[in-house]
Amino acid sequence: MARTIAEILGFLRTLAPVARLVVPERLRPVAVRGVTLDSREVRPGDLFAGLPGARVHGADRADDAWEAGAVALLSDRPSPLLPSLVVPDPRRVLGPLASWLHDDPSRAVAVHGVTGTNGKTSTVHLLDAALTAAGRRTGLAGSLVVRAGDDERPAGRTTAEAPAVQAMLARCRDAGVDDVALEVSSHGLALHRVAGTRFRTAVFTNLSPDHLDLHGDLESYYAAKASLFTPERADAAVVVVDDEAGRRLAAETTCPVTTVSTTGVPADWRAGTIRADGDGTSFRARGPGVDVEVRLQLLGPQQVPNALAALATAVGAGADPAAAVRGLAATPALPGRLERVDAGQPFLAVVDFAHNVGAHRRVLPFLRSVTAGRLVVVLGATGGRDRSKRAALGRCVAGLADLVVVTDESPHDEDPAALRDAVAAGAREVAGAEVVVHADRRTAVAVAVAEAGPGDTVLLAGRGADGVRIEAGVAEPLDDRELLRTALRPRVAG
Ligand SMILES: CC(=O)N[C@H]1[C@@H](OP(=O)(O)OP(=O)(O)OC[C@H]2O[C@@H](n3ccc(=O)[nH]c3=O)[C@H](O)[C@@H]2O)O[C@H](CO)[C@@H](O)[C@@H]1O[C@H](C)C(=O)N[C@@H](C)C(=O)N[C@H](CCC(=O)O)C(=O)O
Ligand SMILES: Nc1ncnc2c1ncn2[C@@H]1O[C@H](COP(=O)(O)OP(=O)(O)OP(=O)(O)O)[C@@H](O)[C@H]1O
Repeated sequence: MARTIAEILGFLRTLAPVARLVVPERLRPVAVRGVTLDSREVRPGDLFAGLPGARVHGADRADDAWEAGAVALLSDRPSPLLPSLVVPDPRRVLGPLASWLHDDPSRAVAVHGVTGTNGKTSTVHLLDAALTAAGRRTGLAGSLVVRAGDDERPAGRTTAEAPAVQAMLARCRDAGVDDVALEVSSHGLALHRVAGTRFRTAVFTNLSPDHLDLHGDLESYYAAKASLFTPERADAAVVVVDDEAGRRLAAETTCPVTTVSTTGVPADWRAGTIRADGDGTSFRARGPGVDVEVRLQLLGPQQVPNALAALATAVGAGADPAAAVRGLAATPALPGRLERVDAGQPFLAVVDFAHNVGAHRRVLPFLRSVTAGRLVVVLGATGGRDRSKRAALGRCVAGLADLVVVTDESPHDEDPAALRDAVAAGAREVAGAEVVVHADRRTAVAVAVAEAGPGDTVLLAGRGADGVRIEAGVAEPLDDRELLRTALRPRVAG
């Protein structure tokens, strides 16, 4: 991908006419071989994008980038050390630039971007399975994994930074991939991580309060999601219209739109006769020219809109409906998404990534429906994220469970006690709620398991398959599935 600085300046001027090149005296610009936005990840020959952040301005790390071998800077200010491409908003141009440097991979593969508060990971995996069963070669990028053809890597976060997104799409193209299912978080949209990507389909699952620390209010959160659904970015839209935001988006988008409903709202694709139990989920899917029974291994009716949106997207992309349905049926339980942990105990034990009210409102009524006895939920809140949702989470869960065990999650730089207090205070607002607090997550899980008997359910919520807990800058391995399995052992032995 080697390009001269003059070529890059020419490209940047198509995006930002005021783009200029500032070359320190006695320096001669050399060709750029890659691009990164973190000085700690610079490789020799890279263009270093020094972006303004919440904590530091990347341009202030230009000396580290230079030492690591960067050959140029892209920023809103020049550096005395490096030939500098200066634009007013470097984050905004980074995606298109990275795409251009990789010869625009999203023009060569069909990218299906999935956004929404909940269900993105599930939907990209279902879509990937549907397309694969229909004979397509696929790539997938989401919270759990990043896979380009046979090249599979662990995911860093839901939506990677722009240079990584474009590099992944380029790997897909080079591996002969036809379709990529890409998770698009609202952070990804607001921070322009998928800018420069051409989407074949933009998929919307739902919207409920979350991430308001970044977006400020629900309207801005909606606007961030809706920004994907324009003809400038996407050829077509698939929108679940089960909630108000979906109905609004379907009405507002100027992309050709296919609607999906699981609640009886009129739509192009509809789900009926939904059955969900402890072994799986089934429903009847009706769409244009399609009327088919769908059986999922995945637990919970919240997977029905995800699966139907995946089916509508796959069929819209040319997949054979019957093959796509076989792919949905073959999708195994997803790590940390209502994942059963079975150690032989006489009750249902599950780990789920529910970490907002929208998710708990879907998942807890389902768990109640398969629970003859008591529903016990272990709950916490992650630090450094949306403060406004903590008490609401406690209130919501206490209203739907029989016993709430409040505990630590991943406090990051916050006081763990304050996080617990916020959740517990919300839970205790519910009249008659049974709420206990155990700071240590292992102890909390052990208490929940000790409380459970035949016919009960224990839900360990909030972290899903996340394998790392962070407190005060210190990371320790912590896997909720392991935690629950360990706590269940004595119950089985006993
Ligand atoms: C809140 C948020 O999203 N923050 C993002 C933001 O960080 P920031 O503004 O704090 O960055 P900063 O630390 O001030 O640094 C500014 C710039 O200097 C660079 N830098 C910094 C230090 C250094 O030594 N060298 C250097 O080059 C950084 O790479 C950055 O480009 O810009 C950084 C890159 O420019 C991102 O890495 C960072 O994401 C952080 C890691 C993050 O955790 N984000 C999460 C919340 C996130 O994106 N989550 C969504 C999913 C949410 C969900 O659905 O649950 C996701 O898509 O994963
Ligand atoms: N369609 C849905 N509606 C409401 N809740 C859902 C839906 N699908 C999944 N959930 C809930 O959201 C949790 C996260 O699911 P999933 O990982 O598929 O979503 P996500 O949008 O990728 O989340 P994140 O971006 O935070 O990783 C699940 O564990 C479940 O509790």
